[in-house]
Amino acid sequence: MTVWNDVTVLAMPSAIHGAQRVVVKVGSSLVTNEGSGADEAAIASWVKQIANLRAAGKEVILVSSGAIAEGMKRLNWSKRPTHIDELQAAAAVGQMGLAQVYESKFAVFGITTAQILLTHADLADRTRYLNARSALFTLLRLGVVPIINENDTVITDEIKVGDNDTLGALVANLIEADALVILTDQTGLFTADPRKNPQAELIQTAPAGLAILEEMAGGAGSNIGTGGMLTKVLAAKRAMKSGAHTIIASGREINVLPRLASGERIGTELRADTPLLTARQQWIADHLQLRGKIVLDAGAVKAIRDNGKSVLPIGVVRVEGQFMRGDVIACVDELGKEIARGIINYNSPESARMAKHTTEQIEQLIGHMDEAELMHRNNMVLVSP
Ligand SMILES: Nc1ncnc2c1ncn2[C@@H]1O[C@H](COP(=O)(O)OP(=O)(O)O)[C@@H](O)[C@H]1O
Ligand SMILES: N[C@@H](CCC(=O)OP(=O)(O)O)C(=O)O
Repeated sequence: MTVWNDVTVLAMPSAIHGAQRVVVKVGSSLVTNEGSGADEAAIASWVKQIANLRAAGKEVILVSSGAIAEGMKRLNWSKRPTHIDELQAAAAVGQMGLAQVYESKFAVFGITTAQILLTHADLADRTRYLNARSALFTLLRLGVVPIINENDTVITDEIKVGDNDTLGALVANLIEADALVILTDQTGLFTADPRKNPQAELIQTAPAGLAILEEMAGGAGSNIGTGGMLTKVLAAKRAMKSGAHTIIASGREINVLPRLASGERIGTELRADTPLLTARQQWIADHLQLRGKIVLDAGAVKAIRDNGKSVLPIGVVRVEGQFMRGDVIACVDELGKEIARGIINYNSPESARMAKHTTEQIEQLIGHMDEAELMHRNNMVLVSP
């Protein structure tokens, strides 16, 4: 008896059936036909399917990989470069090609497209996050299909999302999508990498966030894709936080999107069954890179995790990193395990000075007191174990 493939769920229509707003992500190996250049026929087929969903009244946002693979093709590079500047150059060249193909294929259906290139920094800054969100909502209202990729040409490791499965989930969170469909080169998530283990079985449905899924998912099986199945499973866990269900299916399956929309079950459905975070908590949870850490003693960990309390200076053992008031930082236990993350009310030197002291001593220690808490409960999210 497995904890997935729940027969009651399998008897229900797919999660896309009732979804109003859907993020569709297509991976590099699919878009570029294993690296041999933008696969115009395949792209035309997904575009037609998206036009079909639009005609059925759904809003669709596309996240497309393939810029680096397409750039390599255009530059006649047979091996993926390792230097960041060459990867950035390939992405810049390839993105032009992708945009051209998508625009021309959508034009056949009279659909206008918009290109949006994002970095993690765009989503980590509250103002830029809200700007991206309102621009996307406006585009959807105007009937445009936004086509998103990571802005690979300007990224460094610090501002990198790193893979488009994660980017797709961040976009699903950003616009509160009902579903994230990840189209890839396998028919779904298997109990092990099917390229290596022919006995592997397809998981048809499971709750997103189920820990065992992360053990089953391996890295990319080809040298074209980036994250493999693990980033897809983690993306489903992330998408779940804003209530989006995730489907992992083959992009080569005929008419996969309209068939899913009609309720048919194809590939793997990872369901979002957990309570939703508020929009503000969602933004906090979306941070991939945090500015610093506060290390909490056991009493503070218990108060935060089990009793829903704010972080007070008295429970802080140590402060790590350089941060400003308003930055998102991690709260970790004394073994370094992340317990929660949230918006800090004091900068790092002030936080360090008030560690292990009572709230009454704050003013005396740093010369002023803005808030009694170092991190308020309303500005925090617990990190699931
Ligand atoms: N448990 C698994 N189930 C299915 N595929 C897996 C699994 N573990 C690893 N993989 C590999 O993940 C690959 C898909 O990821 P990736 O190459 O990054 O695709 P994409 O470019 O679509 O993001 C598959 O081709 C497969 O070899
Ligand atoms: N942004 C990169 C793709 C990164 C990526 O995640 O690729 P993939 O794992 O194939 O979806 C590009 O356009 O080449």
